[in-house]
Amino acid sequence: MITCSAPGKVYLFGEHAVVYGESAICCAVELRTKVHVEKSESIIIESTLGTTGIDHETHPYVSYAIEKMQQLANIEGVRIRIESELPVGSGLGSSAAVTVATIKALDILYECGLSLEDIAGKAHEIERMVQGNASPTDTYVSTMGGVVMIPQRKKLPLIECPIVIGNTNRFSSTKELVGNVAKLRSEFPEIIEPILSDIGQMSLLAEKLVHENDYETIGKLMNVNQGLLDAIGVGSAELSTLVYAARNNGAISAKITGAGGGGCMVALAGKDSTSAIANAIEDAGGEAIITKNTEEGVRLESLNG
Ligand SMILES: Nc1ncnc2c1ncn2[C@@H]1O[C@H](COP(=O)(O)OP(=O)(O)O)[C@@H](O)[C@H]1O
Ligand SMILES: C[C@@](O)(CCOP(=O)(O)O)CC(=O)O
Ligand SMILES: [Mg+2]
Repeated sequence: MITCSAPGKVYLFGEHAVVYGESAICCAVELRTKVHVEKSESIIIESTLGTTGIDHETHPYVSYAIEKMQQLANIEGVRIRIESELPVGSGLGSSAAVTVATIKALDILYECGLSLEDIAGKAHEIERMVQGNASPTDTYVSTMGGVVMIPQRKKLPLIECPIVIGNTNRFSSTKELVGNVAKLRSEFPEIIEPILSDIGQMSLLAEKLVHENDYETIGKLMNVNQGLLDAIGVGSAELSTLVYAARNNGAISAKITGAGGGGCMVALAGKDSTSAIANAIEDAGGEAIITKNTEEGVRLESLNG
């Protein structure tokens, strides 16, 4: 049995705007999805969402990953078991992590010899198929790890301050939120396109600030980015409550991460403020997760279980 894992991510800048080619900065975080694969009589996919065969309703990402790998290998029967530390439909890139880890595990089991670039590319095609429109960000960062600038595919230094995530525990579908933004953009292109472009400009400004470890200025810009995410309609009362709970308790910055609607916000923690921020998020009704960014992308965990 082969086990591979891939990380989730948080966006410092640029979700949604990156779908339209603007720049984004995204960090892999130490929360991973593990995928175990072994040859079997038929195709079986097991996760907290259920046990199915190829099933584009219950397991769209994993089903498309199997079908994509069937173009390279003779995959007749395989059992795939998924375990994840990432809340599903939460803005932490659970869809990318499960897709990337599945492709890598099947790549090893069937000796396909894919490169990391191949894995990221195939996983991006799958996110596009399921979401309708998807940037390469989540799949790239989950494959490569680290702090990544997209679409430049440039690695930046790791962020040296603690990251606190606040989960509203409200499921949100990336496909739906990306669709809502597309609709708003086509209704008001002259208003929405400049907002998306401003978000991209913030990522470009922040690139230099990440190199300089200037988290105070990065934080100011992240808070502006939060305002613009609200402007394009991906905020919610629960997310705003957690954002202000974090900011009022020592966070340098706090904003939505990922698709929004529900799901998670992310805060950069100021000096010694990590537990105060986490407590404030919990008191405000959210679930706090203290984490760090990581250079580790997709990896083989074990060749025997
Ligand atoms: N542990 C998992 N097992 C099976 N499928 C998963 C798992 N995690 C995520 N997925 C798939 O990803 C979808 C959520 O992806 P998405 O809407 O992009 O949200 P996010 O990537 O922000 O968590 C789920 O509906 C499911 O299809
Ligand atoms: C909204 C978006 O920018 C990020 C979505 O991230 P997540 O699936 O919510 O983790 C979409 C994309 O980049 O494909
Ligand atoms: Mg996703």
